[in-house]
Amino acid sequence: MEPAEFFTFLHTPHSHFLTPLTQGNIRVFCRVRPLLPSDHAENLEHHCISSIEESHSGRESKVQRVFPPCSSQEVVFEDISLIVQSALDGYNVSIFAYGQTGSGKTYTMEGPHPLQDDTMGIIPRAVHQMFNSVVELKDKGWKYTFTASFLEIYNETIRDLLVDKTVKKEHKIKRPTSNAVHVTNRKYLNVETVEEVLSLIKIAKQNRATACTRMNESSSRSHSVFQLKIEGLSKKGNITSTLTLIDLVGSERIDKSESRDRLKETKAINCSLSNLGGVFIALANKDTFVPYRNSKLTYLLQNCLGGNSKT
Ligand SMILES: Nc1ncnc2c1ncn2[C@@H]1O[C@H](COP(=O)(O)OP(=O)(O)OP(=O)(O)O)[C@@H](O)[C@H]1O
Repeated sequence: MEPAEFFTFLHTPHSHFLTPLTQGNIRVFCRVRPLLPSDHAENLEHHCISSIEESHSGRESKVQRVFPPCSSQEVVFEDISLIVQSALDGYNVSIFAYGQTGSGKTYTMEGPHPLQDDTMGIIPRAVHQMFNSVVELKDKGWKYTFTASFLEIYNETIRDLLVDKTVKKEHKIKRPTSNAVHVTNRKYLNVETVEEVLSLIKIAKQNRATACTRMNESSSRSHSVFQLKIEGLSKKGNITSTLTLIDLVGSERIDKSESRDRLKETKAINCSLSNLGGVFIALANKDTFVPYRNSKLTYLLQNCLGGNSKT
């Protein structure tokens, strides 16, 4: 048994749990978004990506590649397309977008709305690539089916983004067997075309919890988890895998002047991100115990990150 392959997209170089992640099956990329008018960057000379030697914290952050602000969505996707492809071979693949509020996670994962060919992000590109490959694999005797789901975890509560937000249903994570994670009342949809997936992204966007923050006018206040269950049948054998694309909630400093609800929200966000960091570190260190159950996100992804993943 080998651990699952997964990637972390990182937008800020000041991550505490980065360094150990650059070993093994975990790779980290850094994308720097362009400056926006709302950044009020009066003096552009003061904005640069500093190397380790110049970093005043002295903390080393190894990344596979840094994408500068001018990098297009296409260029960013090129580097991960091979990994996305390996999901069709039975590998569980997870891609995380991690970074400060407003650093461009949702832009990287989904792309600006309305979605367009040149600016669409990782989720639509990944699906596009998969559906194209399946046509070629059909000639080699493979038949694939894809089932999509889209969840969010807000304040440690799971919501189904494919169901109207006025519908209140309780979702619990269950593990009927060691290699199955089941979310009660989760909506699964068979998808066959890219257009179907695009419409799911649109529905999910409308249902996701957002708020206006200091750093982002429309800030996502939850983790969003898009999962594509892949089943391939052929005379040579069958494969089952999951492609998981996660747009993490933005990391933020606690501002004591915030309202009680917002403070509670920020604390839950920081706690959840720190638990995710704990899991990454345990996996990178190949610890015998990985604290998956410390948060809903890691419990939900247990089989995609380690455990019985076919990698
Ligand atoms: N590479 C980019 N090119 C152009 N605009 C970008 C880029 N990345 C992000 N932006 C813009 O920056 C703003 C913030 O981006 P986005 O909402 O994706 O950030 P986020 O990290 O998901 O924030 P949050 O954690 O608050 O949800 C948006 O207006 C988005 O369109």
